Amino acid sequence: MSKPRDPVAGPNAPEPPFPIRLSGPVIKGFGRGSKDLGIPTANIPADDLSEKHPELTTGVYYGVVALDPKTYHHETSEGSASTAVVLPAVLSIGYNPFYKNTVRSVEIHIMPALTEPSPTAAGQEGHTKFNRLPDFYKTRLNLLILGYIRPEFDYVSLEALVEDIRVDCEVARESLLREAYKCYLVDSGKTSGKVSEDRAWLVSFD
Ligand SMILES: Cc1cc2nc3c(=O)[nH]c(=O)nc-3n(C[C@H](O)[C@H](O)[C@H](O)COP(=O)(O)O)c2cc1C
Ligand SMILES: Nc1ncnc2c1ncn2[C@@H]1O[C@H](COP(=O)(O)OP(=O)(O)O)[C@@H](O)[C@H]1O
Ligand SMILES: [Mg+2]
Repeated sequence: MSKPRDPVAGPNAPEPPFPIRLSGPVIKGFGRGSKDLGIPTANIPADDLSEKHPELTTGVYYGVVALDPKTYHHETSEGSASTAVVLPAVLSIGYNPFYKNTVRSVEIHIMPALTEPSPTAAGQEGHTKFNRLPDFYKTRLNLLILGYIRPEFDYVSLEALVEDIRVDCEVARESLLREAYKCYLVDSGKTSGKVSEDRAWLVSFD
């Protein structure tokens, strides 16, 4: 048996180099996320990553994302939102050692709002059903990376990879529920200068 993983990752408030801003149009990947794993990941270009963010090592991270509302209409209980909605996310940056990719990719799995029940909580019956939205290829995506979870690994089976990503979703959720992270998701009106600046950048798509 491998040892259980920590339920949260990183310090109680983001520390440098976080938050890190990434942005790009959602592009096609290898089509494995949904088909093989049942975990859709929005891929954004990784070409200028080493030049712009040499500090970003390969690995799994958590953060918050927004999609351009001009092309992605997010349905809320009040109807279709005209401003960008900020959602929690977990992402992988690297070569996917399980698939032995030769180019680096940035792949983001968008999770439901933290106020909704988690589809990836432990002890659910049957197969884990990861969050699925209507497709949004070509839509611009802004991402604030807030913390690091773990390195990328190779796995003995597809099931083992899926189970670790399920735990990543839970770790990301618990990590983002802390006050100094939650403020990036929920604008309480009390947020300080730098957090408000980062939030304003996150939802701007001019
Ligand atoms: C949170 C998260 C963690 C991941 N961790 C790993 C990993 O440790 N090893 C690995 O080979 N792939 C990892 N992946 C990448 C998946 O293998 C990848 O999403 C899948 O190959 C889909 O690729 P595609 O978008 O090109 O279809 C991770 C993905 C996510 C979203
Ligand atoms: N929760 C989600 N997180 C990320 N992408 C999602 C989600 N739900 C649906 N998608 C859609 O699924 C696509 C990714 O699916 P995936 O199987 O990984 O294909 P690809 O290999 O082309 O990246 C995204 O580009 C997006 O349009
Ligand atoms: Mg993908």
